[in-house]
Amino acid sequence: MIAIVGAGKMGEALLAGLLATGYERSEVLISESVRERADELRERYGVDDVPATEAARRAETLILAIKPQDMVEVVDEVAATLTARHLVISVAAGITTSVLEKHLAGEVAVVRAMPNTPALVGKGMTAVSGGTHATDEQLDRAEGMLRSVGEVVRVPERHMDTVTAISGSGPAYFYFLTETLIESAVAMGMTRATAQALARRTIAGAAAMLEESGEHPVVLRENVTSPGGTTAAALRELERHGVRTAVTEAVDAARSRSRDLSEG
Ligand SMILES: NC(=O)C1=CN([C@@H]2O[C@H](COP(=O)(O)OP(=O)(O)OC[C@H]3O[C@@H](n4cnc5c(N)ncnc54)[C@H](O)[C@@H]3O)[C@@H](O)[C@H]2O)C=CC1
Ligand SMILES: O=C(O)[C@@H]1CCC=N1
Repeated sequence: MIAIVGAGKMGEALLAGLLATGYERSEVLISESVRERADELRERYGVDDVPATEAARRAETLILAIKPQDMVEVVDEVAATLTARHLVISVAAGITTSVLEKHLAGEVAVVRAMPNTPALVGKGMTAVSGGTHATDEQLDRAEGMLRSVGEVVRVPERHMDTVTAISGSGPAYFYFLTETLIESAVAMGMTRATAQALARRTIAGAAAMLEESGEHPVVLRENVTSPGGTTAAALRELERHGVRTAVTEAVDAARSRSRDLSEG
């Protein structure tokens, strides 16, 4: 039995992904403190919602998907119920396995994971690292579960804040770019529906090219850039406005914020 504690945006993405890829409703529980949200998810997915301590009693795998700031409080609440048979997977940004282990009695296995919301449609990217007591078998179990909602890589925990800044927050960067393309087209007089279709298909097509061709993005960008053409004119403006530096600094800010979150 798997319990997802905190069924917000990420908790739901994991829940939907797990159910869509072979987990039975009877194998997954949620624990969600906002009543309306719990009702909504119970209705949408047909899973049980139980208090966190009951989730810890009934499930051997606990996925903690609450805000980093709430993590210690919830871990303290369930700690007495957890035993060496449990596997705790935290998806919280910034919270280290050592912080979690400090609040868990005994030798409870902890895995820190950083998924992303495309897990909802089976296209997630998750990185995992194991805490002190997590065995290879438990890491394999966590990976197997998360692989059902996308790809999984194992990284040393020191890279987790970078992972958070790249693939955890990353979908938002591409949505921001897509939204900007839509608004630009609308400003030029195109209907919103057409603008959305153009932008959406373009980002999806570009992503598919990256995946399927296996080419470096520089090669793909060069293929779009005809000599003396429109793309070259656009890219010159992006460089003039320092977009490359802005992206680098945005990633740096996300990583710093992830580090700060471990301090509460
Ligand atoms: N949203 C994202 O793209 C990603 C989020 N994460 C991590 O996932 C965690 C959740 O983030 P979001 O889903 O974005 O936030 P959210 O605010 O949408 O979800 C948190 C949920 O936890 C519930 N909650 C709070 N205290 C609780 C408690 N004591 N017991 C049960 N439920 C409780 C809230 O009512 C809410 O529904 C964070 O730690 C975040 O760092 C990780 C990767 C990506
Ligand atoms: O914004 C956040 O803090 C979370 C972590 C990665 C994506 N969303």
